[in-house]
Amino acid sequence: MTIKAAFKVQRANFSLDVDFELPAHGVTALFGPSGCGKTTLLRAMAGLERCVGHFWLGELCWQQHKLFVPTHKRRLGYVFQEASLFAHLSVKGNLEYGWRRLPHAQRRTDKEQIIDWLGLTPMLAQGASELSGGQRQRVAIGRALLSSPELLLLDEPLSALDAKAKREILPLLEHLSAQAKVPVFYVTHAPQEVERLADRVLLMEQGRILHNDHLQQALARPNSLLYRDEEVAGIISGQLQSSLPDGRVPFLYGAENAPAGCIWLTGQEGLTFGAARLRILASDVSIALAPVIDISIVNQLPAQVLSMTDIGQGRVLLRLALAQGEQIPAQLSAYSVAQLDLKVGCDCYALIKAAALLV
Ligand SMILES: Nc1ncnc2c1ncn2[C@@H]1O[C@H](COP(=O)(O)OP(=O)(O)OP(=O)(O)O)[C@@H](O)[C@H]1O
Repeated sequence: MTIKAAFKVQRANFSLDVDFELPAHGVTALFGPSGCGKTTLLRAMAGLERCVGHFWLGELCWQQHKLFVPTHKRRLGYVFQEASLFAHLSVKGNLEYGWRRLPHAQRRTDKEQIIDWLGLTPMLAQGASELSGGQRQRVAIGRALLSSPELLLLDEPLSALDAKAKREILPLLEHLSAQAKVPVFYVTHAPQEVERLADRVLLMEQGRILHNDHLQQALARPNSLLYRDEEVAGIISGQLQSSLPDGRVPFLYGAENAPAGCIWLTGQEGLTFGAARLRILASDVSIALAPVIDISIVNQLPAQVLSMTDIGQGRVLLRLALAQGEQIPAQLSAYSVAQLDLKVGCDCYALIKAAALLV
């Protein structure tokens, strides 16, 4: 099932002109500089911008030629930067607002499970006006999900929260796609949120979509907007296992039922086992042409050079493919690249000096 969308919005000093197609599942991050049109695109999907275009969610059509399904008839959940809860209702009342109005047959989400997942059980009786920003946002997400939407739109849901509240909500959002069971569009300015939550990325600039990528492709672009202020990093999904008596923690990457390999991590407080994403900085990866013995680096993974890009100042950014196609970047000096005679297609070993779990 795919989402097919095209919108043209014309304003005095801004025009949005997008046309894209992507799978109708998982989390798609909308990423780009301020004013590039991310919110306008969400609004167009929600039917809040009356504009030229079309919008298909699989077989379901919300806009095409003269057909325009008004917002209130679109089954969608919309979460804004600041949760707009009904102040006169309790948490329970807010959560059940859309859910109660749905015929039983259309209720596709498990109410208890969502309340539990978002940690809202202890505050169900509280008034919405008594909640902290983070709690309000959790209620807003729960309310959107309980309305059993066909599409979930989140517009910078964490941007108004302090660091502590962000730390509490981000791990919850990792399960958003599984809980929502519908496509999610997630607007953010934070590369860390893209790395952690997104399956796909729509990179936007000046009202246009520059790239419609898998997360890995988005991270693989040497001059990606995702790295404008940061170092290039790669993300690997896998399963965190329990630690060994010597303190090492195995992270099995690749398919859950047939892992492709293991990256060893050092134990740290508060690790939760199970599905996780690992962040590897390009500058923490070195290359060897053969396995190296007598070295302190324990992670030496067979890899193949997919691409090499000169990024200036005598540095080269390599994109490496690991066993099952997982990709990581490596940043080397041009001198080392020449010394090792590295070329696209070369087999090599990626020596990973450090990797951090996204917690
Ligand atoms: N109601 C409006 N009337 C006229 N122009 C608007 C309106 N809303 C937004 N704009 C303009 O449209 C452009 C795109 O705005 P939009 O809010 O979609 O960008 P954005 O990428 O979401 O920005 P940010 O990341 O800062 O939230 C901007 O130039 C903005 O000033």
